[in-house]
Amino acid sequence: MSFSSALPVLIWAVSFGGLVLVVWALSEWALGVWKDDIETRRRAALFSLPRALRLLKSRLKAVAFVFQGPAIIQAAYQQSNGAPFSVKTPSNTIVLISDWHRIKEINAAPEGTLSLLAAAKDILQPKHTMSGFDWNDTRGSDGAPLQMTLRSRLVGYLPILLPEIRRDLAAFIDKRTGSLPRNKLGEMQGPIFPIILEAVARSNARAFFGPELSQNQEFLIVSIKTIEQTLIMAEILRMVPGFLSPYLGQFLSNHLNANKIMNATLTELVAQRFLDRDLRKRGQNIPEYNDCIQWIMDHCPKHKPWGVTRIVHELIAVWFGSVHIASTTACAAVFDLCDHPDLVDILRQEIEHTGWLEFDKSGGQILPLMDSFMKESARLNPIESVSTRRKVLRPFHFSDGTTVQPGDYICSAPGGMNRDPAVWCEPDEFYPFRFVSPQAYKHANTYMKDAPRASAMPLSGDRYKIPEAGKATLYTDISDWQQWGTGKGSCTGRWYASAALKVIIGLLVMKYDIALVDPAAERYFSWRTFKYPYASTHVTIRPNDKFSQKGPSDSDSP
Ligand code: HEM
Repeated sequence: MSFSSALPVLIWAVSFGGLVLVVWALSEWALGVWKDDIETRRRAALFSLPRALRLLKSRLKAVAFVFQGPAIIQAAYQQSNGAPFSVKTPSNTIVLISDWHRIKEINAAPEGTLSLLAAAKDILQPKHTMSGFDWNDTRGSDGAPLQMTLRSRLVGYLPILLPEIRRDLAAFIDKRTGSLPRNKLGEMQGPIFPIILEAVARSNARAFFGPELSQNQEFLIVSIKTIEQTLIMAEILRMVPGFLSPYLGQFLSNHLNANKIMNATLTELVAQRFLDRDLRKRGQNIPEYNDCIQWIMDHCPKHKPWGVTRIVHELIAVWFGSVHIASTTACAAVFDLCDHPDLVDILRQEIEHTGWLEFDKSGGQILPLMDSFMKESARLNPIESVSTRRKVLRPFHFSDGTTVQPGDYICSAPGGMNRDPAVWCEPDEFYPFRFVSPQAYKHANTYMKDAPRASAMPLSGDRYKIPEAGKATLYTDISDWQQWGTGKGSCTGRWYASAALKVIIGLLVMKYDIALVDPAAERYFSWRTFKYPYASTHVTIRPNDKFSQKGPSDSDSP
């Protein structure tokens, strides 16, 4: 069951929740009317009905947030004139800010006051959805092994990992597209999001758990299901009173059991790694592994080692966060390429000119045109309409006196910030090379001019200009946008994510011309703060003539 196919169940659950709220609000009013003497009842009827209706309206608005979160946030942002604003959700209030000064204040707050992990815990309900994982609201230095693994070891290993991932994904994409039905013209036609989702899952599985599991189709299917089922279970659990959660959680996880299977498979693997380590210490010739499991084990403090369960839980949590957001972000970028097919030719030229070998050597951090395009795509179309999400654990006061109460969330509003005309020139326009440095742009122009294909020389076109000087930044930069969150809580996987997305988009670009079957069709639906691509959006896929006639060359081969 995919998230979009589970939508009717969730809509039913939320509608049922809405109905409960209506009944509750009316009963509040009726009780107020009947509990006193006649005169008091008459007055109560007059005064409490509007109050009950107001309450009801505000509750219904909160329920509407589940289906229209991004639009509600955007509308409130537009009325806020840059000041903090709030939106109601069924369970709490989100206070949103959209200026860098307040973002710095959030970053400076202690974790015991504003907590990223507590917000994630609310959203994912890991105790019930992730085999009993009950992480602390404050991580402190205890999180260092994971931070070191993602920030340092994984990034350092990218030059070796990327060619391996690319070879695997090239074969995988061929196989998946090859099995799509053909239209009357003989072109392949089918949904693109599931292919991207599986590609991201394979890549992440290789990086996190090693080559064996990343090739294990059964494991991959169950691990993708884990994400969908976690979302569904967490949604349902958030709608019931806390005392019911353990029973309902137990019931749900018995029926939606992908997490249990993923957990069991990983537990076996990690336990084996511990045995291997012991054998290695005793002098046996067992090779070191190169994946996140191994690196976490290497970085665990001797005085407080992580056991098998902790490593498995932490990796499943990162799996959940990373596969989900990376695949939806990549899909949005592919939709943008469908809207701008001439851009595909430019990106091909860049990959051919640079060569995958150089790309690998740089750990996936080059291809400046592609980098800028991905950033512009995500700027205009952020998949998450909030960032820097923190749960308030103790009353928090901004320096201007704005106070946020425990239980509520503080977040930034990237959707509005990314289109602020005070910051961005022509903020609503798509300029794919907005973030390219003048040097890289000049260089690209030289080789584009030499390119044999006329269609590969449009950098001079208006669409491909740099609209404003001085805005050159990388996709992974956190200084000018909120894509990766803030400061000490910011995404530790962003260098890997940037490289892996370039590989996936690069392979699609080199191999195919992709077009939306119905460019006017709705592409996304929203759920709370998130936008999801419809899994059913169909594309037409034609092999890129040049690539297939010439065959892979040194520079463009996977
Ligand atoms: C396009 C893909 C991705 C996007 C847009 C993204 C975005 C984010 C955001 C917004 C946060 C929260 C930061 C904050 O609130 O300040 C975050 C946290 C995090 N991300 Fe990513 N992420 C992506 C991919 C990944 C990948 C592939 C990994 C792992 C390899 C990863 C690992 C993490 C971790 C571990 C955290 C928590 C950091 C902490 O607890 O300190 N992310 N990410």
